[in-house]
Amino acid sequence: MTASALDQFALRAQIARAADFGRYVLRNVRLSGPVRRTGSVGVANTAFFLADVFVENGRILAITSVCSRSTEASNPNLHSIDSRGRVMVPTFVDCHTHLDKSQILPRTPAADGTFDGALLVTRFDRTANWSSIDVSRRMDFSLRSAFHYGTSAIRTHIDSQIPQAGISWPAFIELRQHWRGKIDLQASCLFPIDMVRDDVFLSQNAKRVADAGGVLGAIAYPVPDIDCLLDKMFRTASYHGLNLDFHADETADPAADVLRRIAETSLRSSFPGKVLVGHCCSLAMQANSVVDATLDKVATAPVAVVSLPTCNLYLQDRRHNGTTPRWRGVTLLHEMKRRGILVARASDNTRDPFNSYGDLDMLDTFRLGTRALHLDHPHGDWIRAVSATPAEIMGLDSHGVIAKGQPANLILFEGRSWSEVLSRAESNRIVIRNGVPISASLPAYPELDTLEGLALR
Ligand SMILES: O=c1cc[nH]c(=O)[nH]1
Repeated sequence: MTASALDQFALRAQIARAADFGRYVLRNVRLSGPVRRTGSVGVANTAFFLADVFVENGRILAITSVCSRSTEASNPNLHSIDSRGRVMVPTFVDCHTHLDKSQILPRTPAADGTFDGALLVTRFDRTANWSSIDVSRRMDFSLRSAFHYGTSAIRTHIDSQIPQAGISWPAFIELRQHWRGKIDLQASCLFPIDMVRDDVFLSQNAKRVADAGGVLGAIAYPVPDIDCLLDKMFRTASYHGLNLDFHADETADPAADVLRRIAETSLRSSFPGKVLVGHCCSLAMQANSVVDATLDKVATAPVAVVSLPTCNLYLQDRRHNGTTPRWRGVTLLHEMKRRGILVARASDNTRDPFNSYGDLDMLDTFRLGTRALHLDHPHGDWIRAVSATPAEIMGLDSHGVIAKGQPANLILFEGRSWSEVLSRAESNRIVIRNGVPISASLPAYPELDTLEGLALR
């Protein structure tokens, strides 16, 4: 164990003791402007500053800059803990995951790291193995990881073909209840957009989603009647008062232009809800003029975008001829953000045929995204892409910022700068929920061995 890990354990114990008294101050935490505010943040406000964070009965009572330290911070009756300049961020918000697929990798040896291969082998596994117990146990396993790492809200897609929808949605609803107060859960249905041609299928799914307080979603790609199918999705969402969430353009084919079509449909229909689109990989393969025209429409619609770097790096440009991938697969976040488009980053698939790796750790996603997309020099306010922005996209007021009156849902890293935070695993980060450090450990993989086909041989 490193000296800094020992230090971190001692700090956690101090905070836990102080939390027992209901009121304490964490002194000298390093905050950045973007984690404090709602709304857009000017470049000048992105720097770190040292602050004292006062916590009372699980909520943030006040935040004061060390430069204007109040006499209250030295009140001898207040439990005061010196964080010695560690970086603090709000708990993470993960707005695009596939909990229902997570952990199935050992059952899918035919997966070959391609998108088409993943679709095929997942379909076989779903049909053969996705009972209620199988889906619940795998989802719960992944949620325990996410909670451990400091995530407080998640949206998951749920494969909603018949009869799977009737199995997975009730399992999700039960888990959502079980996890209430720890992780706020949302779900979006998922099926290939061709299936929307069947009116009965669409209206059954929309009703199920509406009853469950979920989001209407589909995987959209350029079939000949795509505009008509998108119109149907938007009309149905309007009718049921639902938000929309699409997978789109998860391909290197520059002809894939569904992001633009989604924005056009939104504008055409004056859609009143929120629209989120994931992936949008093909944008990076298109001519600048095409990109500009698309992104102008996306900004006007407005449509939010979530980038999934872990999955895109894994699936895109996969070659089976012994050659190396030549492009990154990720979408154009800089260009989007410049136009004021809401952009988030999320975990996506974890240990399934769409991505062999991952453990729902949003720090890992933040780190990989920073490197793959050059979201540094400066780091600016990109931390919002895993906190405030996905919270806004998901309509969650009490997540994603560190602000007076908010629940004290915080992560205290060992690192004192973005470079320090992003250079190590930060496996000893202190996750504070409602003012109290959690002690939940990661679930152990052998737990999964008791599920059909998941035992390692
Ligand atoms: O990336 C993707 C696309 C479709 N389905 C998934 O689970 N992941």
